[in-house]
Amino acid sequence: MAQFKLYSQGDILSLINQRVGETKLGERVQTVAQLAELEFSTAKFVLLGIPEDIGVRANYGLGGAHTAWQPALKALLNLQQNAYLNGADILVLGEFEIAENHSSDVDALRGSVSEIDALVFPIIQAIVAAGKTPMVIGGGHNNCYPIIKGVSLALQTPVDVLNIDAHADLRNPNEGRHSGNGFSTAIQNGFLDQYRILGLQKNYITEAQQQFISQTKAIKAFYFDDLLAYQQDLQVSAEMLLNGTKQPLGLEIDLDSIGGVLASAGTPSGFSVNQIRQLLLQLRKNFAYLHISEGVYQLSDGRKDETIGKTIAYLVSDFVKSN
Ligand SMILES: N=CN[C@@H](CCC(=O)O)C(=O)O
Repeated sequence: MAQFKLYSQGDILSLINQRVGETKLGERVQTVAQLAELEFSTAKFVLLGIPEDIGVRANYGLGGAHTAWQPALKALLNLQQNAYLNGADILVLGEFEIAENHSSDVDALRGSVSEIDALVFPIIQAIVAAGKTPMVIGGGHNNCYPIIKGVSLALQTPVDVLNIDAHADLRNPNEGRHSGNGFSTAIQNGFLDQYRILGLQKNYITEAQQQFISQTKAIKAFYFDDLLAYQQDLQVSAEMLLNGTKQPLGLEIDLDSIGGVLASAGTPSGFSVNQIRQLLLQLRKNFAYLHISEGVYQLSDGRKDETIGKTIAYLVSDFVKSN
């Protein structure tokens, strides 16, 4: 159904607009010809894409999450190589080649998501076992599950996660895999321990999820509505929310938490890109991985976000600079 495509230097150079007298990040990033070479690379970070929207459509959402990876990669590779950001710190591994499933049958789509889970976790496990920090660009938020699983298996311990998200993604894990139950599935299978949600929106939390959160000691949420109501400082709120967490700690950014960014469940009211950039630059938690999900260049209804690539590239570059 799908395979992983390792990128060559040639694949990467074809995405760079080179200029005489300057060096783009993509001219310095590393690649490997096989996964086994990962452990010998000097790069700390390993970048990969999961261009799929099957998980979102399996959760009754609008398609298009498969369109963010290429513009994000291109924008990142065309940043300047300089004293602030060194391409050699990043190894661009490649992308999953996932055939589109055009079915509108939710059960069939959920079956495909389970197949994607099975493909993703071993690659993440190999990256982490090689001592590297995965940076994953999705794709639907369903992929948090195989990422958490891969990190957890590599490190042989459950993972803690900070999820910046308007939604809890704690829907019933027994109804079939989709973008709304990645964290509940990870908890159910023992791969996720402490779960923290920053920017959860009261308009989107179901009664059942709200009760589950209040009854579960390992889950805590900081509501976006409370940041607005009490004019709370975002960094202070994030630090408070992270009380009780430990390493390994993963970082998830669902782009539907940011106002005006195109996503299946995009919102006009959420964090700003600069608030999240500031948080990334301030937090310095030595995160075990980064996963940026749900961004869209073109939605299935035709809407486009011409700046999605830059939005994601800035977040990735901030993560590299501060992690
Ligand atoms: N990853 C997003 N999950 C949300 C989607 C909400 C929506 O499509 O409106 C959720 O299941 O709640």
